[in-house]
Amino acid sequence: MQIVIDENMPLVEQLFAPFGQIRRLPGRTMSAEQIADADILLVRSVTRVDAGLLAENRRLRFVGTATIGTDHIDQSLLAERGIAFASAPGCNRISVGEYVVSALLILAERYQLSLAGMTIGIIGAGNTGSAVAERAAALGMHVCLCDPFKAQQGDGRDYVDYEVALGCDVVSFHVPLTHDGLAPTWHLLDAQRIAALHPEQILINACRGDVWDNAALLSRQQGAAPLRLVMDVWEHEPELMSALIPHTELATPHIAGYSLEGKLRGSYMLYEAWCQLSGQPVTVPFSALLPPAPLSAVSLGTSCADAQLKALVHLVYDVRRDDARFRRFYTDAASFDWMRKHYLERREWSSLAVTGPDLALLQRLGFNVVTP
Ligand SMILES: NC(=O)C1=CN([C@@H]2O[C@H](COP(=O)(O)OP(=O)(O)OC[C@H]3O[C@@H](n4cnc5c(N)ncnc54)[C@H](O)[C@@H]3O)[C@@H](O)[C@H]2O)C=CC1
Ligand SMILES: O=C(O)C(=O)[C@H](O)COP(=O)(O)O
Repeated sequence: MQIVIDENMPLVEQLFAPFGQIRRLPGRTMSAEQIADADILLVRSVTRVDAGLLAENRRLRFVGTATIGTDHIDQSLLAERGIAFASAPGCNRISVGEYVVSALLILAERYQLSLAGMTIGIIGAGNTGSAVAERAAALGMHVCLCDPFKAQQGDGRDYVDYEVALGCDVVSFHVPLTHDGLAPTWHLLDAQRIAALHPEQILINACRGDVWDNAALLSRQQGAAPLRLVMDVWEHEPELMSALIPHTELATPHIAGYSLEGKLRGSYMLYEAWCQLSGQPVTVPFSALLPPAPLSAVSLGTSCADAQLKALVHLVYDVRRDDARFRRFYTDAASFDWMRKHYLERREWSSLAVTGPDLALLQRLGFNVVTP
């Protein structure tokens, strides 16, 4: 069997080598000729899997995307052609949650804000939105969830309307990119709403760039009352409206979900899906993939105060690291992809074992709290 895999999926040989010959390709430029003989195709979000890409292939059995988002996949076409499909729902939800918390701690320090008691509107209360909500609540923030679909299903949580969520001190977006249906998300944050926002509001986009109207945002930022923006995703990636970058508080190249654990979970979920489809046993445990973390244990002498919390969070991952690299190295589309391909290793908080008294907050945030 021929297995074509995006070159940015780490350690995937350990999972798929037993099933056939692996060929690695750059995801952004994958072509119909290159995948003509593939039986299995494993991609990330930069490969559009559509009629054009599949035009010369008559043998594909399985397409997997090691991502949460699926807007790059023509799933109807795959179904029509009898090609099995799997994505990786929730794989990097923790990574996105930790990115947002790191960003909030940075802005709280920058503007002398106390997060406890502030309101946060979460637009899209699925895997990543819920990961943010749980962590924000642990920090004492008042969480307002906005998700018309979940509100309709009734899952026991309280929901607010979009306009109410947009009035919160912080508004964090976690929706899929959709162009139709009951509540399409393309330009969900449009020119009119951007104009109505309050200058001290913090706006975070760690879902898809096209959910915000970037041109309207730029004109707001160039005016007298700019917003506090945290942008991980950009309209028309990898061709960004680069004039926006200096007007952001934090800017990163679509890496909110790029913890090593998040990436590996994505690949592993595809491995499990393929094993199930092909009737083969899952023989590699997830734990066999994870290397030891560079920093794996700390011991606190006293209970965890605000300053220690911030230090511990940023000991493991600090968004400023990626923001600094982005501002320094972003020049064009190629540099955007280069930074993503050569992303510095980043671990999740669970990789750090913390001992000490009174660590309930760290536990709620997802650190590996060890009772002595
Ligand atoms: N920046 C990054 O690295 C990452 C970005 N993402 C993006 O984030 C998106 C969300 O991820 P998950 O939370 O895991 O997806 P999910 O499918 O678990 O949750 C999305 C939620 O958004 C809701 N929703 C849909 N339209 C809405 C609307 N108009 N208003 C409010 N809510 C709406 C849905 O009902 C659903 O509950 C993904 O589709 C992906 O595009 C995901 C992971 C990493
Ligand atoms: O999971 C998603 O959805 C994401 O946005 C990914 O984290 C993006 O990573 P790439 O697929 O573009 O490497």
